[in-house]
Amino acid sequence: MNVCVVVAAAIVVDGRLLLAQRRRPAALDGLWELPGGKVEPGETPTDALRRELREELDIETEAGERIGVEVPLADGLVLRAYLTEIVSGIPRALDHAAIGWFSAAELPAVDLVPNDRMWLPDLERALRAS
Ligand SMILES: Nc1nc2c([nH]c(=O)n2[C@H]2C[C@H](O)[C@@H](COP(=O)(O)OP(=O)(O)OP(=O)(O)O)O2)c(=O)[nH]1
Repeated sequence: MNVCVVVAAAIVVDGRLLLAQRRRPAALDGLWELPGGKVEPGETPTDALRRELREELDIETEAGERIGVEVPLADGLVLRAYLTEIVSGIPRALDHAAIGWFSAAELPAVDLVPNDRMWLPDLERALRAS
């Protein structure tokens, strides 16, 4: 089975992390995630991230270093996060229910999708270092 990669962006601006609130599937409705999506055939992971962020948030971005461990998901998917910079644009929710900006102190109380909880210490560290 081919492993399909899901890429997700950790975007930190002024000490706050951008999170996006999912609408679907029902099990994840209302939960917050790092924006991103599946790498499509022929794409590199960072190309996919750039495309997803353009489609979902209307921003141009540049992926940097990986952050956190790679998380195995169901159905042969693996989830991977990258620290990502906004090159241009102001993020707005084109596909999600909402976007929000969260400080390190606020992050533990956010209803994150379960798979992303593993990244909490890494995300808090990145926020405190910013
Ligand atoms: N984008 C994103 N997906 C995540 C995160 N955590 C997590 O478990 N997932 C899961 C949810 C989905 O099963 C899968 C990615 O789905 P998606 O719906 O974002 O991807 P996509 O836009 O390419 O999907 P599709 O609707 O075109 O099938 O990864 C996360 O932080 N960001």
